[in-house]
Amino acid sequence: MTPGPVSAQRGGRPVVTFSGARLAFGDRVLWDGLDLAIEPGEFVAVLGPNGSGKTSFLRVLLGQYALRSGTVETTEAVGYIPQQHADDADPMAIRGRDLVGFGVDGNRWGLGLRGRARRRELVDRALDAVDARHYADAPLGVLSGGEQQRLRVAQAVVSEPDLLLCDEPLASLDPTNQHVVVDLIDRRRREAGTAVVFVTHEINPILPYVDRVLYLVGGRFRIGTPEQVMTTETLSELYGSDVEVLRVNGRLVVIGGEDAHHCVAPETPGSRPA
Ligand SMILES: Nc1ncnc2c1ncn2[C@@H]1O[C@H](COP(=O)(O)OP(=O)(O)OP(=O)(O)O)[C@@H](O)[C@H]1O
Repeated sequence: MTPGPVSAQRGGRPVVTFSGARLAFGDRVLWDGLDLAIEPGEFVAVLGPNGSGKTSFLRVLLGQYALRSGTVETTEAVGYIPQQHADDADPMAIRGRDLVGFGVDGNRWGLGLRGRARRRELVDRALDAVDARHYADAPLGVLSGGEQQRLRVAQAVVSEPDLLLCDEPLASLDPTNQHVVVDLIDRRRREAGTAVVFVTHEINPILPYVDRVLYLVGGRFRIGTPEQVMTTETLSELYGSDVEVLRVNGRLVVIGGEDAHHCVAPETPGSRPA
């Protein structure tokens, strides 16, 4: 289903380059010695148990957290899909169209007539890309989780980013809406070569799209293709305990490890494996 990274064809420079990067809060080291270049069009999944540093990784890319040592360089054109319900705005006071507009110009409303027309054109195009024009004038608060998440994708891509940062954008969506949202993100990647960094607890909904996994556990990490990282041997080594990775009907099931509860058994949505 995935066309894979387009970096080779585009010959583009990396949109993210970490060199010898270390992130720590006080004595707590989240990762150290991180060398990672993310190419245009690459889809990188960031996985790991609660508190392993996934959101902090995005915050470094957003320029909100400084590295303790090493360097990170990123493209300036960054789009961001936050966790659901992370918006500051009152959901009954803003419309979907307003949310998408914030992606064009933040909260600047003092645009001239020309600016307003251009803004509307960009917003309408982004709304069409996620098929949300028909509910864009309703208050955000009356929309379903899936509808809201489509608007957040539109907000993130309206500024034409080279890099799209996604913080658990599928959380609390049903499988159908998960598929719709991942597909919208992947379409942006395929059509515009936008690199995607996707933080998630559950790899299965995005597995067909993922080029590389960054797996964080307790101050350590592994980077590689899903086939390299999501193995019994690699995860057992990373967790420092017995972890078993099974492939069943194209889905990955991780048994053991601190995050075993994040994995949904195949064919039994909603169940909680041991
Ligand atoms: N600004 C900060 N100051 C101090 N500690 C922080 C700060 N931001 C994050 N941390 C700590 O760093 C660790 C990693 O947090 P982070 O939110 O990145 O984890 P996560 O992998 O996204 O977790 P979850 O899966 O629960 O969302 C946590 O222990 C958190 O308390």
